[in-house]
Amino acid sequence: EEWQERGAAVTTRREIDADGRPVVRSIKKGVKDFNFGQTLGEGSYSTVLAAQDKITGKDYAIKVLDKRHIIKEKKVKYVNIERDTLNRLTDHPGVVRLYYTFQDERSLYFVLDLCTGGELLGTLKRMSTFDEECARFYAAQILDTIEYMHNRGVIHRDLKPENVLLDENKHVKITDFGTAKLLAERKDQNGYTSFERDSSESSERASSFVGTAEYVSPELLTDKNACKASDLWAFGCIIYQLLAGRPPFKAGNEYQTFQKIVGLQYEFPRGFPEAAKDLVERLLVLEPQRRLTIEHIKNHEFFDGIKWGKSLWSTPAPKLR
Ligand SMILES: Nc1ncnc2c1ncn2[C@@H]1O[C@H](COP(=O)(O)OP(=O)(O)OP(=O)(O)O)[C@@H](O)[C@H]1O
Ligand SMILES: O=C(O)C[C@H](Cc1nc2cc(Cl)cc(Cl)c2[nH]1)c1ccc(Cl)cc1
Repeated sequence: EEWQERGAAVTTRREIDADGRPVVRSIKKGVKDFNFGQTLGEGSYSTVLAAQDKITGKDYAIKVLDKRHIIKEKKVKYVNIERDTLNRLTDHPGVVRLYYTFQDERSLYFVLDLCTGGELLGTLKRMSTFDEECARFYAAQILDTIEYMHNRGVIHRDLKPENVLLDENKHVKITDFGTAKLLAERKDQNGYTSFERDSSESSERASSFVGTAEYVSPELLTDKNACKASDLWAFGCIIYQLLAGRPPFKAGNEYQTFQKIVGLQYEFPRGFPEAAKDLVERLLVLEPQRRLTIEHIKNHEFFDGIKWGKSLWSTPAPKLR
């Protein structure tokens, strides 16, 4: 059977019944369909457990949230944004896939891809810095995934190495979409889907959300509005960090970090590769509209040798020395 028409809560499956007739069955999974295993990690409002589907034997990561805690901490909006965003991003290898959501009297459950390779941040810390080949490979997979998100009308708004998980092949799986901005979906008269113009053009009301200090873009600090180019600012910070071993803007406290960002106060360590330096300088630009676009980034000298598209996801990850 193939999975189709991924509804918000219910997944349907096509089967052939006893008399050989095709039938569509809807499936609502529940806690009882899984064997739960070890705890993979804890968030502020969540616990992530390894789990196995009792029938198919497939392994998943299940993110469990306590309802009372979610309501008390006023996070209901974020949980539903995470679900709606993941339901819009279902066919790209670089996004953690959401298979099911369900709830019981106490908890909410996200059934997700199991990423056994941990966080990119952890790998980077162990290696202190990546060599150029590794940095290029991981930056390329992250950029390919950002392009997919933006084409589906999603702005992540909190991209950082902690939110880049790795699967069993050490390939990128971007996660943590609870703070994403979902651009309104529109269908034209021929049924084609498009998304509202990027929020940097629309006079969207200021959002209260601000990402993680070291990666937040200047426009988010000055006029409170994130746009697609805000993800490319964070992308510039990530490339810098992969090669330098630390983010470009880091100070004693958040306020001082924000000062460095709006003042564009950062410098490159000695030996920072030239092509990467040129690319980072064209991404860490205060004016969002003047940052390189994804098309130009893909053609930048730093990515010479990268074959974009499907082959990017079938080539083995370079050895993390
Ligand atoms: N799909 C997954 N596979 C494997 N590990 C995961 C997966 N999703 C999350 N984790 C790990 O579980 C931990 C908790 O993740 P979760 O997304 O619930 O919270 P968080 O976003 O890390 O924390 P916070 O909510 O405070 O931002 C993290 O350390 C993360 O690396
Ligand atoms: O089944 C669905 O997909 C829809 C529900 C919607 C939903 N029901 C909720 C109940 C509570 Cl108490 C809190 C939140 Cl955030 C809630 N969100 C749901 C269930 C689980 C998850 Cl992880 C997200 C949304």
